[in-house]
Formats: sequence, C-alpha cells, structure tokens
Amino acid sequence: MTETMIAVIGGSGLYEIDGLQGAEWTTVETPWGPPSDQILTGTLDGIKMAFLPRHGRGHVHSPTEVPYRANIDALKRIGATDVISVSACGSFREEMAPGHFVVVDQFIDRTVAREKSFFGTGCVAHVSVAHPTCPRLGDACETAARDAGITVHRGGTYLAMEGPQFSSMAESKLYREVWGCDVIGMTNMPEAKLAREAELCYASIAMVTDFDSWHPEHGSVDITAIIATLQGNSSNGAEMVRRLPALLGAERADCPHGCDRALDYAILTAPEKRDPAVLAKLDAVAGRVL
Ligand SMILES: CSC[C@H]1O[C@H](OP(=O)(O)O)[C@H](O)[C@@H]1O
Ligand SMILES: Nc1ncnc2[nH]cnc12
Repeated sequence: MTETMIAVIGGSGLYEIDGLQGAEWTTVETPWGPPSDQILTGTLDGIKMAFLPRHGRGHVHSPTEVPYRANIDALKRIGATDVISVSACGSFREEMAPGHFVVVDQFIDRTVAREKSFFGTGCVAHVSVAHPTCPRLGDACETAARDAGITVHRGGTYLAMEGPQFSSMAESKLYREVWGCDVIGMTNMPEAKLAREAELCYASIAMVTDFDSWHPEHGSVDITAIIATLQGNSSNGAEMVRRLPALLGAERADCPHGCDRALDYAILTAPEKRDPAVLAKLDAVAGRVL
C-alpha cells in the first residue's frame, strides 16, 4: 500500500483551494525548469493534498507556455499519487450545458507547439495512452461532483487545441459533427500523456463554460461569457475537490488499471546505450524502473 496524495491541477478560474490544514506554498525545482507556480500543500480530512494553479496565480502562462513537464515532474517529485485536472471547456453537446461537469475519458490532441514527452534521445520510451484517464479516479470525481449537487456527465472526448485563439465555426463543426468530440479546451494535452509517462493516475474534469461556436442559438464563444460562468464553476470545482479525500482514502493499493505501472515494459533504449545525463533528469518520473 502507498500513502495517497491527491494533486489538483487548477485551470482557468481556479487558482487556490481553501480549507487545507497546514497549508503552505512550496517552491519545487525540477530538471525541466520551474513549474507554473509554487505548489500549495496540506491535508484535507487527514489526507495529503497538493494544489498547482496551471496558469500560475494571476494567470500568467498561456496554454502553449504552461510548463507541462515541470508541473507533472514536480507533482511526482513531492509524492503525488493521483492527479485531478480541473479545466474550463467549451461544449459540443446540447446536453452538456454551461455549469455542467464532464468526466473526460478520451482526448484528441491537436496541439502542435509543446514538448510532449519526458523521454527522447538517450532514453526512448513508448507508453500506451489508449485509455488516458484512470476510471478509479473518474468514479471518485463523478461521485464527489454528484454529492456536491453538480450535474455531471460520465465520459466524453476532449479536443485539445493549441489556442490561444478560440476555434473558427468551421473547426467547431468539424470537431463536433465529424470527429464526435464532446468538449474542447487548450490544456489537457500533453498533460495527460505526461501524467501517464510519470505513472500517475490522472482524471480530467471539464467544467463547461460555453457552447464554443457551433450552436445556432448561442453564437460564438466569447471570453466575457466564459468569465461570467467561471466563478460558479470554480466554486463547484472546489466543492468537488473537498469530497475527494473521503472517497479515495489515505492508503492506496496498486492502480487496478495499471496507471502506476505504465513504464514496466516501455523503455526501449538498451541499458548500455542510455545517456546518464538523460537518466538523471528522469529521476522522479521514471526512477522506479531505472
Ligand atoms: C478561460 S478561456 C480559455 C482557457 O481556459 C481553459 O484553461 P484550463 O484548461 O487551464 O482551465 C482553456 O484550456 C484555455 O486555456
Ligand atoms: N470554447 C472553448 N474553446 C477552447 N477552450 C476553452 N475554454 C473554455 N471554453 C473554451
């Protein structure tokens, strides 16, 4: 058994969480540079918690410039076992309305300008992201959100776009009608891929703020409408998070879906060909298998 540490990555509108006991902002250094901000650590119901604002307090990093590798490395380095991503998203479904939460389970990655792996020349690895989110964590988030009185949809495909501009109407219709996506945002990729490489269980909660630009009656997505919805979504997100420790418990067994063993057979580079400098950078992420 391993001691649970629940890490929450807070997206747009969620820059802090209240109610942690022994709350302290801590600076964490990583071989991939500084994370988005300091990490707030503490306990909730006796269970270790960490909170990292994805864009930094005051929203300083654009979706392209979020230091995704440093963020995931930093969470792994401080002992996080379970990562909950909480994000603002547009919706492609009439029934997934602003204010609703979606427990995302699939992604289409359309991002093009981001570092997407901890591995590369000197230590090559290929993990599976066929099922990029952890159903055990998804169950906990779904229950926590329902208990908090939030309308929650289980399962959805998240289109990760580069941004920072929103989609054109033609793109919006393509993602919805042809590709069958349910929600859209700018940040869950490569975050989810990196969490898998770091053997962290990862769940993504999409907090719907708008109907993007496909909806005949809602016009085009616009930031003022998003901001108006963000505040209520963020306090609901915090309510959901408050319920997670009681659902996940202080001790965790191995993940039944294997998230925490993703690197078991993933590294292809022969031991004698591995670059010691690259291995040194992988100490937190892949130390278990190196
Ligand atoms: C608030 S408008 C667009 C912005 O919001 C989302 O951020 P996050 O995923 O961190 O909640 C979206 O991905 C964009 O970055
Ligand atoms: N419509 C949208 N597209 C991309 N990211 C978003 N974040 C919130 N709404 C969004």
